[in-house]
Amino acid sequence: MHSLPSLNAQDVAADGERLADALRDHGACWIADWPPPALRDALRDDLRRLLADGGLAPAAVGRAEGRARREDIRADSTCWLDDPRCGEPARRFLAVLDEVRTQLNRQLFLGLRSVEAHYAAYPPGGGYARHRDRFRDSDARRVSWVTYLNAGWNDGDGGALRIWREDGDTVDLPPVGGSVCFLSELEHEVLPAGRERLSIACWMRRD
Ligand SMILES: O=C(O)CCC(=O)C(=O)O
Ligand SMILES: [Fe+2]
Repeated sequence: MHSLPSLNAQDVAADGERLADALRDHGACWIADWPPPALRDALRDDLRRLLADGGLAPAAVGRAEGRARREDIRADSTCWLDDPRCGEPARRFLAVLDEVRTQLNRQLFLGLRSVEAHYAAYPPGGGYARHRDRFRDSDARRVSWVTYLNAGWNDGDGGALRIWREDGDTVDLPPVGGSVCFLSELEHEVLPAGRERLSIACWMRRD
């Protein structure tokens, strides 16, 4: 088992060089305490409000006519951050992440042209089976980014994100206290949690 390079909010606020280095050399990194607590708390409140109003929809798997709800594969419910029902924190978050996209382009020449993101809530016991974020018929998603909105997560709560690195080793990240960034071609899995698990899943795309 490996750990990942760990960055902090200053690294992200700077020029993106450390983030780019970590992605180039390791394919993934952890960003501790990002976004700053005030924005993270506002995002959690926004997500909780949407949940209470029935604003999240069960996620489906597959594309086009093969699209179906498969709770055994992924159990989360989602709401895209550009949905008008999302609040101002969601718009702020998208704007900040778009700056990160610009920095990554400058450093890595990835040709990232857009960002998409959704709130996600996994019910207790629900996970997301091993997968890649790049679709089989489209490689538009290049960089994946997940920001965790849980507060006070305990060791026994489960719900880690497991990433398979290129060398075949795995790394498990508890869903609390920051964000993870990884190349969308890497396989990963959400392990079931003993309690509700809140996050924002984002992708930087080439189209
Ligand atoms: O929430 C996570 O840790 C990862 C979610 C994920 O893999 C996805 O939404 O594609
Ligand atoms: Fe994923």
